[in-house]
Amino acid sequence: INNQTLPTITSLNDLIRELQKVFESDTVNIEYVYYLMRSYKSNPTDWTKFAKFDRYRYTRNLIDVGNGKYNLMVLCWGEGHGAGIHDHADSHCFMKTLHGSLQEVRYSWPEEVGKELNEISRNNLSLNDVCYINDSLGLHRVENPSNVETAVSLHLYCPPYERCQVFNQYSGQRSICKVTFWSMFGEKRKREIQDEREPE
Ligand SMILES: O=C(O)CCSS
Ligand SMILES: [Fe+2]
Repeated sequence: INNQTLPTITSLNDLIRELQKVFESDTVNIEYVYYLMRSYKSNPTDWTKFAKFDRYRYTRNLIDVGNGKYNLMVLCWGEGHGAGIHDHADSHCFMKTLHGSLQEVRYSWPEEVGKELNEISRNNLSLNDVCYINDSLGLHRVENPSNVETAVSLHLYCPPYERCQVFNQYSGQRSICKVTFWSMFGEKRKREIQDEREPE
């Protein structure tokens, strides 16, 4: 990417506009998407309207579907909330901290059934940090390590997916998990009565 054409991202709407442009073409430059996610500086005025918290677990709040090419969402983590070990359904995953901080622990894929997953790395995502993962890099779990502060993060999944696999750290056992949204486009969704299990 030659830097004279780099746009300056000054708001979440700018970021969404640039992402929609990038994803118009069939091949996506992951480096460039990473640059865009990095260059957005979190401004609560942009995302507070999407930031809905639940007392018991982190929430997923959809903000843009990139005409089918990606899902962009705001995740809200109460104190100590976390997403259990999961994969990313062969999609790209970008994650950016908008408030507070998150801890990510990466694991390699289970080699054999019944064996504990091996931890690969551990890192903290502080304000405006961006982390990228895809299945070839391994699995991860993400949590809000603070028990006094909430955390908010921006996630981009391309292509979008409805299900992923969740893993038991000690047995390597995996199961399919449907991911759902707490709210969409700022509107709280009527809670369907169904067993919604998400990576927790
Ligand atoms: O999408 C999810 O619920 C997992 C958040 S960590 S990428
Ligand atoms: Fe993830």
